[in-house]
Amino acid sequence: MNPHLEVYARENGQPNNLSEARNVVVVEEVSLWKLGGYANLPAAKISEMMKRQNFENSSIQSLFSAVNKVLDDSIERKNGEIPHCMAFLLKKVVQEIEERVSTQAESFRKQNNFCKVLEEKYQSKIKVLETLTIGTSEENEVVMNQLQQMKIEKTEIEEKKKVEEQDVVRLMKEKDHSDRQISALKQELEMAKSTYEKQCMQLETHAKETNLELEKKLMELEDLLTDSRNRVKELEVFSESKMLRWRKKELSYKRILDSQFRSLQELRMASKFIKREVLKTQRAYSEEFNHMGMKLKELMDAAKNYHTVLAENRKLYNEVQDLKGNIRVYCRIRPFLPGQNQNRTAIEYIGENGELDVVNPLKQGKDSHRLFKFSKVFSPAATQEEVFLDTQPLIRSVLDGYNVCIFAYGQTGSGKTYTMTGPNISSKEDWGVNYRALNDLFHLSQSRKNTIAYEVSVQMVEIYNERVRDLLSFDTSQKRLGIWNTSLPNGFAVPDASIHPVTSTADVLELMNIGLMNRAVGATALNERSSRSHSVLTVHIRGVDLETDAVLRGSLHLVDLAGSERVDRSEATGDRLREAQHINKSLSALGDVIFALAQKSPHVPYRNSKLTQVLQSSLGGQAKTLMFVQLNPDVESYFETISTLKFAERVSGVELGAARRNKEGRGLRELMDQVASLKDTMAKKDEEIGRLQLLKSSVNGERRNMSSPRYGSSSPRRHSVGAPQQSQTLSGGKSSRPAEKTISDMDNSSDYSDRHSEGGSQHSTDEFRHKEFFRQSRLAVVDGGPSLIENIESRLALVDGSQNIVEDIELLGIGDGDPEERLSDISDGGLSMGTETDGSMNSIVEFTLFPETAKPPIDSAKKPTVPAMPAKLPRPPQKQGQKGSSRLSLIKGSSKVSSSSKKTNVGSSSMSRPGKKWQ
Ligand SMILES: Nc1ncnc2c1ncn2[C@@H]1O[C@H](COP(=O)(O)OP(=O)(O)OP(=O)(O)O)[C@@H](O)[C@H]1O
Repeated sequence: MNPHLEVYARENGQPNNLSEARNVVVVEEVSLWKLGGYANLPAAKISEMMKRQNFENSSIQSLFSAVNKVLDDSIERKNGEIPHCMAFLLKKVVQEIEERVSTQAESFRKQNNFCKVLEEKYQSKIKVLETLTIGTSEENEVVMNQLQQMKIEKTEIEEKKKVEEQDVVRLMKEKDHSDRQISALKQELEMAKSTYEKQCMQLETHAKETNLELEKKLMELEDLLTDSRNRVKELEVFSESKMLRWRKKELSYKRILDSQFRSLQELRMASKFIKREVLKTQRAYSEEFNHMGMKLKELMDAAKNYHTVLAENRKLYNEVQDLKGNIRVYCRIRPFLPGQNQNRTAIEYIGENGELDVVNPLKQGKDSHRLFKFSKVFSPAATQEEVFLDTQPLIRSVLDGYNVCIFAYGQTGSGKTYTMTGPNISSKEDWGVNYRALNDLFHLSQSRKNTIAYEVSVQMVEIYNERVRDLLSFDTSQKRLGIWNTSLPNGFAVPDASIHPVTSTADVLELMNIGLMNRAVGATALNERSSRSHSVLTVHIRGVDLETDAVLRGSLHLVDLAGSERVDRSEATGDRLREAQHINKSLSALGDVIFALAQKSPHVPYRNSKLTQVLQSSLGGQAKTLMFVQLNPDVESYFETISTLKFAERVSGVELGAARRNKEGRGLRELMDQVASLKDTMAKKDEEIGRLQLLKSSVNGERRNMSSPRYGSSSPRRHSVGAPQQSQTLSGGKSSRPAEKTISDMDNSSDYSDRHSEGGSQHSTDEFRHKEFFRQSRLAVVDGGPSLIENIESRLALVDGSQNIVEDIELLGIGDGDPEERLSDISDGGLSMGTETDGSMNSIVEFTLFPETAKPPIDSAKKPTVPAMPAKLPRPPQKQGQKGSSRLSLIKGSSKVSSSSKKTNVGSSSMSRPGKKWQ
């Protein structure tokens, strides 16, 4: 709002409307003029007044008076001088007045015209009205209404005019507002301008600085360029010198190539020369070849002596083995198992030469250590192959006719089965001694087949709770598998379903695995798969020397003993406890036997357990024995370790006699054949005697000569055993108590058997007695008088060394039972088709081996006239000098005497030789 208007409004209260206020201001300004106040108005004020068009709303009268006033004023005060701007204002006012006058004149004219038109209109209307007045009064009313209407329209026009005035005021306000905006914009423009100038200044400064920097950089680049140029020059010089060098080299290579080309030509010439030489040499070679052929012929002649040399070699090899000792003890320490504390070991030191230092965890200082010495100690790192390599020579000597026994001893869980069998047969590396030994023997026998024809038979038994149980047996000559049974002619009982052809080593190993799986195992606190039985794998070898026809026999016992255990540690109860008791009992019996052997005791208690019976031949005879002592390295097993090592020490102290080779000469074999046919004849005679005796007893109605039921037997084969009491009675005619006599005989026989197995110093005297006994027994055998005996004796005299022959005959079972075959006897006795023995010794075979424990026959009533007798004859009471008379008395006896005597020997030999089945 115009400030004047505002002031006016403030001082005089609110005006009715703006136009009124504006008029007031204009009047005020005009009145200022009248007062002469405008004479001194500044030009700005005047131009503002002109701009504002303040005259528009002033009345013409007031404008005139204002003009007059100004003029009067200027005339009075300034001598008629009017400032230029005032004059301009006055001019403007005059123009305004003129315009208004003309406008008013115009509007007057228009109004006049309008009025004239209206007048005419009204005149016409009046006329109409007059005419109408003449008409009805109603028409008058219409006219009156129209008049009224016109008045209203007039009022409306006036109101419109007012509104327009208000619009003028509003437009003026808007104009003010626009002016203010224009000035604000101008200010902004000014500010923008100054900012722009400042920025221009800044940019200029920056541009100057950048310029300076660029100049500096340019300088630096110029320096670099100069450096590079210098370097390029240097490189050019260097490359030129190199070029020169390469050229020189090229020349020298050319020279070398030339010289090599020359050498090549020389070589070509040389090769031609060599070719000629080769042809010459070829000619010389063919001549030499012919010469060699002649030499080869000579060699072939010499090769005939090869067998002799080979035999000598084997002899020497075995002599070396003998020198090493026939009983060897190898100690093997198993590694810690997963979960065991590796830091707590009782093994302090393992020496290279078999020393072993064991430390007691409960003691301190020197006392805590204990040293042992064995043939060899294998550390936990030793592989199955390393262990076998040290065992192999011993095993191989079986093929040369030696008896070998290898057994593993140690507390439960110490690795016996690992060493003997191995943890996993599918991997060759894991194979234990058993598999490797069999494999080796088969391969070796194959490689020697051009010189020696071998037959191999394998038997596997286990001793479980003092019972001997067949696991498996097979024979390469029969090429089949079966269960060993002496009641059959070839020794095998072969149920149809179990016939397996044995064609290769692999078959054999597979079958062996079946046998091992049959073994009794159980879980104990110390071993998840603890072997609860002693397993004995026996390999019998029979080899015929193709050159000399000599027969070699060897046997190998591989024994995996059940683990010794402290029942409190293994936490065994029930069946396990019973097993443990049997195991411990048999192992302590083994200890007793070994101790007796070590002490060279006259009595060796082999009979205290099945185990020692089985191993009798290997421990006390002429076998080579190797014991693996297995140790568990942890501290908790210290006491078991010490007792195991002490046991091993005792074993290593045992001296066996020199190992003896089982070899039959050609002559000897013939003898054996004769003996075999003799046995058959004797068996027939036995049957005849039995029949006669039956007849006799039925005729006389008395049952004289009936045997004591204690010595009977139910086995037909075993019936062929002779009756010593009868033969004694008949020959000597002395005994009225045959049964008692028999018992005492059996006791003697038993003593003899024990002494015989002592070996060492006792051996020679026993041997002599044995020989005498054998001779006398043999005399009793012969049915037809001395002729056959003499025949045999005369043949014996022909064979080199009667002592050896006697031994050989013993081995064949004519005299004392073949110790190596007793294992078969034990396992066979009372067993058929895999059934078990009860260990009660009532089988005839056991009776044969251990006569003092013989029991009555199972069904004596059925066989009343066949008295049982011990297989081993009692040692004759006669002295050496009495030999002739004894012999004479036997020969001179009646035919019955001869028959019964013959029976005796037949029984003895037949029972002690089940191993003859491969002959
Ligand atoms: N040299 C070894 N290397 C690795 N592991 C071994 C070795 N010796 C034994 N073992 C492991 O120790 C554990 C017991 O071994 P093993 O069954 O052969 O003992 P054992 O003396 O035959 O026991 P038991 O008398 O109770 O039958 C098995 O798990 C076996 O694999």
